This record gives sequence, C-alpha cells and structure tokens, in this order.
Amino acid sequence: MIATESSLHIDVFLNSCVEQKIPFALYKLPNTAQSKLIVSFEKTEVRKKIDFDECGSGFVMAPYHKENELPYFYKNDFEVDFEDITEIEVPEDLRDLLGISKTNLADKFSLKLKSENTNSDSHKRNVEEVINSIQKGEAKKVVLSRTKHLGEITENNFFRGFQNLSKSNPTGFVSLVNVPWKNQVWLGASPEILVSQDENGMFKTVSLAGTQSAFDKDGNEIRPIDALWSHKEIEEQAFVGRYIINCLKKIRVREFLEEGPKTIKAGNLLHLNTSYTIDTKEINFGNLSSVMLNLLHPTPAVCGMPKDAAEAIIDRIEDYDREFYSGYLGPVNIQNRSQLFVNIRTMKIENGQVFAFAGGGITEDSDPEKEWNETEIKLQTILKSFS
Ligand SMILES: C=C(O[C@H]1C=CC=C(C(=O)O)[C@@H]1O)C(=O)O
Repeated sequence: MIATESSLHIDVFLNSCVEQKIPFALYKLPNTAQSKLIVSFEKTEVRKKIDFDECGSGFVMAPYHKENELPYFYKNDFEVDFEDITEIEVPEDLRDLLGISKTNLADKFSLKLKSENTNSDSHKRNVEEVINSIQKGEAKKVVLSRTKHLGEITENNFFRGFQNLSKSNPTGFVSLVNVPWKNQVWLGASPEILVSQDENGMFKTVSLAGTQSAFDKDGNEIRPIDALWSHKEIEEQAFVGRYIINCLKKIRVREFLEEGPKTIKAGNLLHLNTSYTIDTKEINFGNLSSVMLNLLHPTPAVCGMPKDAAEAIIDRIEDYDREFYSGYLGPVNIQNRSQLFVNIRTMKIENGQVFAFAGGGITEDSDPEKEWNETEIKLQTILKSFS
C-alpha cells in the first residue's frame, strides 16, 4: 500500500490506541499469513454472555472465572485485513480520537529480563499438595498454573511482538489484545481451539493435552510422528476427550467425527490432540457452538476433572488471579465464522511490567520436578515475542 495522508504505520497506530485507551484486537488465525485488526469505538466496556446468534460480530476476550466476570466484547467498528503491509488507512474520526504522534516509536519489542532466578520451590510444593488431594480422591486431574514476572519492557513496539510470535508460531492463534479498562495488553499464541463454527455450519472442538519439547537433547527437531508419550500424558489427554464426549451426550449429540489422538507441533512444543467435528446443519442444531461454549469452558485442559472439584482445588492452592489466562478469546461472527481459542501461552503487559502464565495437568502420576520443567518450556513459547 502507498502511504497517503490518512495512512499510518500499523505499529504507530497500535501504540497510540494503547496510549489513548482504545480497545482493539489484532489476530492471526492458525496456518494463515493474514492478520486482522478489530477496533472498537466504544470507550466504556461492553460485557455479555456469548450467544453466537445474538451477540453480533466482533472479538471476545473472556476471563477464566466465568461465574464472577462476563466476557468482554469488542464490536468491530473498524476492521482491517492485512498480510505484508505496514501502513493502514485510518478513517478521519479515528485519527482524531487517537491524536497520533509519529515520532518516538521503538523499532523493537524488548524486555529487560528480571535478574533474579525464579524459585521453583513454591510451584513444586503446590504440585505436591495437588497430588495429595488427588490421592485422597478429591479429583482425578487438576491443571495447576503459575505466573512469572518476566521483567520490564524497555522498547515498546507491540506490533513487532505480534510479528515475532506469528513467525515462531505459524500453527497458533496469535493475538494482541488491548484491554484499556484494566490498563493491560495481552499477547499470546494459543495452540488450542475451544469452539469454532464455520460458514457451512461445521462445528469443531479439540482435546489438547500432554506436553514435550519439540527438540531432543541435542537440539534436533523431533518429528511429530516420532514422538513417544508416557501413560501419564496419554491419560491426561484422554480426560479432556472424555469430558467433551460427556458434554455432547448431555445435549444428545451422537453424530460426531473423532480424529486422533495425533501429535501436533505448537511453537517449541509437541502436544497430543484429538479433534471433534460436527455438521450442525445435518443434525439441525444451529446453536451448538453457544451451547457447547457454555458447557466446555473451562475444559480439563486448563481446569481438571471432575470440574467443580478441580476448580475448588485451583482456587485453594494457586496463589494468584488467572484473570484472562486460561479464559478464551477470538473472533465471533466475522465473515460468518466464529473461532474461539483457549487463552494459553500468553502474557500480560501492565504498567510496562510483563507477566507470563503457564500451567500443566497434574495426575496421581505427576512428578513435581517434571511439572516445573514443563511450565518453564511453556514459558519459552512466549519469550519468542521479544527481539
Ligand atoms: C494449561 C496449559 O496447557 C494446556 C494445554 C496443552 C497441554 C497441557 C499440559 O500438557 O498440561 C495443558 O493442559 C498452558 O500452556 O498453560
């Protein structure tokens, strides 16, 4: 695109939106090169229960705790699709709202890493406590997570962070979301579909769990087809699949296509993945996505089994608020498609400080040391944003 009077560098535009507290969501769908930017002109927060038939088109950002907090909804007042461009045409009214300054924008998204070593003791103690609860019969699987203060942003170019993550995660849902009401920006690359429904009424969800590095100890890439999985990981993933099938049983949906488990690559990691596809037209269940969204979230990939017991254990043992981590996010009713992803492999930037999040499924066979290492390699995914 040729730069004109009303065109702006996308990085200048995004940073100005953050400064001026204008809500936006920038995202790239898995296995595509195209990105989309959605900007809402609504300065006050819009929050609602997500029913795909009623909520209109826009972007959804939902927290983990569904009881306390409704999802945020970003109406698509302004939309741009782009692939290689760096300039976007900005309408006059939005330009005025932004008060753009073209100067002083960093060329990088860089981080001053926190110098002190992270102490693994408290997470390992928490893992042990969860294993004890499981041994006492309180639950079968619990996803225990932690947050890590990575450090302070030194050069602030959010678009560069998004581009870096898109490059290192071609198969992920990469997103950069400004949540001005909380003074937070969230950046992540999710490997996990929660619910999606396309223009032909095809519904999809997945069971994703089990984690290993995509590289062997010599740094060579492991082909997904060669990956070996332990009993613990196979069981951990099966819990999620069983839960999805139980949700379908509850609403009497019997016709679905189950594919997997297969090993998939997500950035620097490998996971076990099974997908479930349903033709909503064939079974005459147009609103399946809304019903399933409500039943599925939070799945045992981020919470546990049985759900209520796992939720209570998480609330008791985790010593921080997950906020949007392990919630869900994505476009709704955009080009007749809705695609919501689980908000994992993510970080928040708040007052220039960066906090990343990672969790792992604990079963009675878990080993605290290995669980700690798993959260560390998951955090590596998000560190790829910086350069
Ligand atoms: C909860 C996370 O990952 C989930 C998704 C895939 C594999 C997982 C696991 O192996 O434990 C988790 O269930 C996270 O990355 O923070």
